[in-house]
Amino acid sequence: MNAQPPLLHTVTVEVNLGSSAPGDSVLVALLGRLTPTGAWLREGEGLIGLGQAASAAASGPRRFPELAQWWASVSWNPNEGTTPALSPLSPVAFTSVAFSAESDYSSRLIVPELLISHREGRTHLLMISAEPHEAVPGTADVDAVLARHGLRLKAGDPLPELVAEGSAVPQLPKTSVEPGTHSERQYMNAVTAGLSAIAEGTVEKLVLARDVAVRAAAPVHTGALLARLAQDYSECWTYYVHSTSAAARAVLGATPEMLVRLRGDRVSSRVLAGTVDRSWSPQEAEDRLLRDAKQHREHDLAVQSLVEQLAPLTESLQSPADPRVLQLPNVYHLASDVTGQLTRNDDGALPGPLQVAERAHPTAAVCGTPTREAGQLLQMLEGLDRGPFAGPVGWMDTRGNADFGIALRGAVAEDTGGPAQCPTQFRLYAGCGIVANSVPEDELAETRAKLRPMLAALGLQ
Ligand SMILES: C=C(O[C@H]1C=CC=C(C(=O)O)[C@@H]1O)C(=O)O
Repeated sequence: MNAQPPLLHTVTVEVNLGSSAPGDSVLVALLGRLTPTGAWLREGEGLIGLGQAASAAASGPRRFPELAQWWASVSWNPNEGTTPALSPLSPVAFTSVAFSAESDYSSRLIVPELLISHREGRTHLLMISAEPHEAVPGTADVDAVLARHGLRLKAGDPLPELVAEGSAVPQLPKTSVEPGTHSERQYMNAVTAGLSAIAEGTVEKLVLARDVAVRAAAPVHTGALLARLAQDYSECWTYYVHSTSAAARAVLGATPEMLVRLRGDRVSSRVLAGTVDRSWSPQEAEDRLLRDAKQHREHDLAVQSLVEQLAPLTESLQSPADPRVLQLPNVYHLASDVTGQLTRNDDGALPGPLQVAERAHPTAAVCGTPTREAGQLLQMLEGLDRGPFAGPVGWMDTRGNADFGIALRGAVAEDTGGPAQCPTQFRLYAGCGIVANSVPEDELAETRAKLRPMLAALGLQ
C-alpha cells in the first residue's frame, strides 16, 4: 500500500453535452478528443475521468482489502453545501486489480480531478481536489480545471454547454503486430498439455491465454483509441485505467463480461463462456452453442463458480435455467445474467464492492474448475504474467455502488506515453476455456477472434 488516504474537496455542476451527428454518441465523440485517466462507457453513456486528485496502489494477496481500506478512509468535503450522499454524482475511483496475487502489476484506484458523467440524457461534472475550490462553478477556479483538460463551459440556457477545445479526433498512427511471449505453436502445445491434465482428472476446465504485441510508429492518442472501441463495441463496456507511476501500466479494452455490478443491495453479473466466430450465421451459431454439450458444460462451470463464490455474501442469487446467445461484432457467446441480493451484516452494513469482487474473482470463465488447481496449472502452462488481464476493472463510488467488469478483449500499454499519455507499445491478451474434447487449432482460432476488437481499434484488421 503506497498512499495515505487524503481529504478531498468536491464541486458538482450540471452541464449540457451538446449534440452529435445522428447515431453517434456525444460522450464517445467527446472522449475521442480527451486524454483520460479513467473511462467506463457503454451504449453512449458512462464516466470519463480526467487528471488525478488521488490514487492508491497495492499488490500481492491483500491487494483487494488494502485498496478497499484506502477507499473507505478517504474523507470528503463537498463545497456548495452538498454532501456526497445528496449530490447527484458521487465521487468514483477507477479501479483495476491484477488477475493474480503473484503478478508484478500494481493494482490501483484512481480518483480523477474531473469526472464527467453522462446518464439518461443528463451530464454532470464533479471536480475533486486536495485543496478546497475557492470559487463556485462558472468562475476562474472551475474554468482552470476544465482548461487543464482541453475543456471549457460555453454560456447556455438553462445549462452551460461543455465544449472541447481543438476540433478533430486525432488520427491513429501506423501500427504493426509483433510476436507474443510465446509462438502460436507453443500456445497449441499448452492447450494439449491442458487436455492431458483434464484427461488425468486434475481439472475439468482450464482457461489458457496468450499474448501478442503491437507497436505503433508514433504515440497513440488514448482517447481516440478508446472512442474507436466504444463506437465499434458499444454493447460492451469500454474501460480504461491509467497508470499512476512510470512502472505501472495503463489498461484498456471493451469487455462483454460483467463480474459484479452493485446497486445498493442488488448484485448482478453477466457470465460468458462458450464461443463461436461471427463468420457463422446466427442460426448456425445457435446450433453450435445451444445444442452443443461441450459448450454447455464450459458455460455451466463458469456460472456455477460465480454462484458458489458469491454465496457467502448473498441472501439470494438467481441464474437462468438456460443460457442465451449473445451476439457481438466479432463472436457469439453463451451468456447468463445472474442477479441477487447482498447479505447485510449484524450492523446492517453491506459488503464493500472490492470485498464482493474479491469473492467473485476469478470465475471459471477466466481461470477454470476447480479454481485453485486451474490457477496453478495455468501459471505453469501459460508462462505469462497476466497483469490486469482477466482481473476486475471498472469503478466504485462512495455509496457502495460499482461496476466491475472482467478485463477482457483489451491491452496493456507497455510504455507510459510520456506527459501526453500516448503510448507506442501495447500487449494484447486473449484466452479460451479448454474442456475435454477441445481442439488446439480451434482454440487458437478463437483467441484470434477475441483479439480482433483491440487489433481493429489499433488499425490492424
Ligand atoms: C478468456 C476470455 O474469454 C472468456 C469469456 C467468454 C468466453 C470464453 C470462452 O468461450 O472461452 C472465455 O471464458 C477472453 O476473451 O480472453
